[in-house]
Amino acid sequence: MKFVDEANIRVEAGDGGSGCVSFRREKYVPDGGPDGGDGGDGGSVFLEANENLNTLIDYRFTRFHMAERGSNGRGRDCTGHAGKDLVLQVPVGTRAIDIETEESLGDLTTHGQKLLVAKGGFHGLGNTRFKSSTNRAPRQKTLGTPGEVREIKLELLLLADVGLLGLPNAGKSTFIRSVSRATPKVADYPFTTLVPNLGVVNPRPGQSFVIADIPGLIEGAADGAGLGIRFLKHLERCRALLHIVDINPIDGSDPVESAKAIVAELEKYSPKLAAKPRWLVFNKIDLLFEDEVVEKVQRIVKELAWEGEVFTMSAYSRQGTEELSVKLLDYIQALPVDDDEQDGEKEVEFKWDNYHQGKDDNLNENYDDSDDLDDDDFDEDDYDVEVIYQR
Ligand SMILES: Nc1nc2c(ncn2[C@@H]2O[C@H](COP(=O)(O)OP(=O)(O)OP(=O)(O)O)[C@@H](O)[C@H]2O)c(=O)[nH]1
Ligand SMILES: [Mg+2]
Repeated sequence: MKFVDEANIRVEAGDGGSGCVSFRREKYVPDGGPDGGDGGDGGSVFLEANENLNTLIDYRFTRFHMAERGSNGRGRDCTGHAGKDLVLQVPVGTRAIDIETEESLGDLTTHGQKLLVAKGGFHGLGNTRFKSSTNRAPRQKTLGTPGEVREIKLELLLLADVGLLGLPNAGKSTFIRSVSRATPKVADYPFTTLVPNLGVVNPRPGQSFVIADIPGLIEGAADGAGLGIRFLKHLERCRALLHIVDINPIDGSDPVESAKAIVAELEKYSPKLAAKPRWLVFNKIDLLFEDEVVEKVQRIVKELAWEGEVFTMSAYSRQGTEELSVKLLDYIQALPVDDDEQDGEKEVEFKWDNYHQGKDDNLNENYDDSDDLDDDDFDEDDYDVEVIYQR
């Protein structure tokens, strides 16, 4: 299945049905009271996270999604049907962003979670609602309000605990192959990996974490070089990053310079991502003698002025990979549950949220009498309800 992690769609909620102006007419009841029903509410559009999906490709092909309109009210006090809601299935990890306002509507991070993205219109009121002691034959009604329309951007952010970062050919895919059952392609040319891969690492029975391998990053990626930095967004939800460095690059380039370049790109993309816990992992130690490794690692760490964790491994011969994955598991399990995902999230306001409030005070201001019934024979004095006025 093709991996697509971005799609722009348009969602349209249904309009509310309008109220109806009607009067009761029956044999022997020629001049009955008002009996126009209310309209039905318009259907809303929701997104629902579904763990069986892993791409947004369907939304590339179908861009418009509309919920049903509420039907109009009818005579004999019949209320119109509410429009059906539309529920769009999206992969877990999807984020919805309003394109116009650039505000985030929300993240769908657990299976079955639902998110309202366009609220249906509120129903109009029928003329029965306007009857009063002074107006026994109201010809007023209100129209349903329009459903919300939004252009939204869907963004799929993979949910992984650990993200891999590094130059092309550093051995990221080889590493994920050696510690999990994922089988991404490995080859000795840059940009072998074109889309992110996830692998489940199981260092101890019943205890696991998810690791994400993304395409390699090169200098200038923030300006579009190579595959750019668009895949970095998949690391946003990771709790730790592994910066994989090829200790013995075949092209003779200096690992210090390339490591610096990666960190610079990371900072350009997002200071928040750059501030995540990051471990330096030197790969391909099988190509050097042990004392050469120690010496080189010391030099690089010193030149980078790196003070964090340092590991060495050979993803190819699986030397040190087991140890690294156990350490990662312990580290992740010890981390307190991260709640900064919720930070800064505002309640998103939907258009008709407060529609009911204050409505009754000004019912009559809202009416529309453009299509009142044409009932010439209606005479208010003949109205068949006895009204007793208090003195
Ligand atoms: N000798 C040796 N070779 C390795 C090791 N790890 C990876 N390689 C080789 O390095 C090359 C690149 O490996 P990949 O795993 O495809 O590298 P990558 O970082 O995923 O590269 P991109 O997907 O292009 O970003 C392959 O030819 C691997 O066989 C290692 O530990 N030792
Ligand atoms: Mg790769």
